[in-house]
Amino acid sequence: MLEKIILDGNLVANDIKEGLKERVVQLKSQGITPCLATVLVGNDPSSATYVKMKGNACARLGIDSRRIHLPETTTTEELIKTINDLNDDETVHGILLQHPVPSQIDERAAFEEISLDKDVDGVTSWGYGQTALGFGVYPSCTPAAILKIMEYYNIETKGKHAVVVGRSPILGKPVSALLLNKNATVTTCHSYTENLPKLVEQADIVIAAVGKPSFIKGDWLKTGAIVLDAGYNPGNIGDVEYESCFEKASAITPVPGGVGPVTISMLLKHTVDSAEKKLAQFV
Ligand SMILES: Nc1nc2c(c(=O)[nH]1)N[C@@H](CN(C=O)c1ccc(C(=O)N[C@@H](CCC(=O)O)C(=O)O)cc1)CN2
Repeated sequence: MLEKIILDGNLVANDIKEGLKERVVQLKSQGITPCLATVLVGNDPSSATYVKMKGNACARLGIDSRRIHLPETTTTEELIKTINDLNDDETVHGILLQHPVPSQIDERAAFEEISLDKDVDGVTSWGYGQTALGFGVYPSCTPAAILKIMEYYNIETKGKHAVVVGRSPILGKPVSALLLNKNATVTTCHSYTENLPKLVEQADIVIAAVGKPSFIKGDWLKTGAIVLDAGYNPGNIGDVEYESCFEKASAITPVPGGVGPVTISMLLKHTVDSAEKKLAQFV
């Protein structure tokens, strides 16, 4: 029988957080407490949960978090003003604007206002461009999490065919770029892609980033494929049909307990990285 590995995101997330503890202590001993500002706009319950999870994760590591909750009726201008205030605040090292925002807001315009040095969530076009070119800035956290899981489990990317299903600005596009930089051959699929199952069937590595529950089926997969599910649909349902994909895959992330927890750990890591860069400016 084919050996199966369940790629345990909690294990990877804890490993990252363990590595951050001493760095936070060191920063604090030098007078800097890393601080993440989270901006939540409106009343989406899932977004509120994710922001709360991020704040709690910060607290457990001794990282400060400043939680800003703006009303559902917030305008683009008001949101941009909030972001600019956080850009100017010397005590804030990272800014996270929770996606999605209410429809009257130009989300892209708001993301673009985040200073590059505080873009720990990798949402600006500068951050994306630098990630794509392989420079050392903060990639978006879910793409970074996917790469981190592969690194933790020694999954080879060089020369492998990775099929990314989805092309969103903070997930499908940057994860495609990161995999390309790791010498994978990358096919990025989207809603106009023809014969998606046939493309997925060619993949050594499948990245599910489509935002549709249980969308990718086991009978699309090549036997032994590695599957990373970045879906976070209501009810904690991933983008892959877990049971049928588990049967065909050699390694797979579950939902919950896969990519999600690592996403949050990468956000903490980027915030600590940013605080350390800030400290380095003074010494
Ligand atoms: N600005 C951003 N917005 C959004 C991002 C992002 O990276 N930046 N990602 C997603 C949602 N997300 C973080 O914001 C996120 C979703 C799910 C999880 C997670 O750990 N889920 C758990 C289960 C959660 C539960 O028990 O309720 C899991 O998979 O085990 C983390 C982060 C959209 N917006």
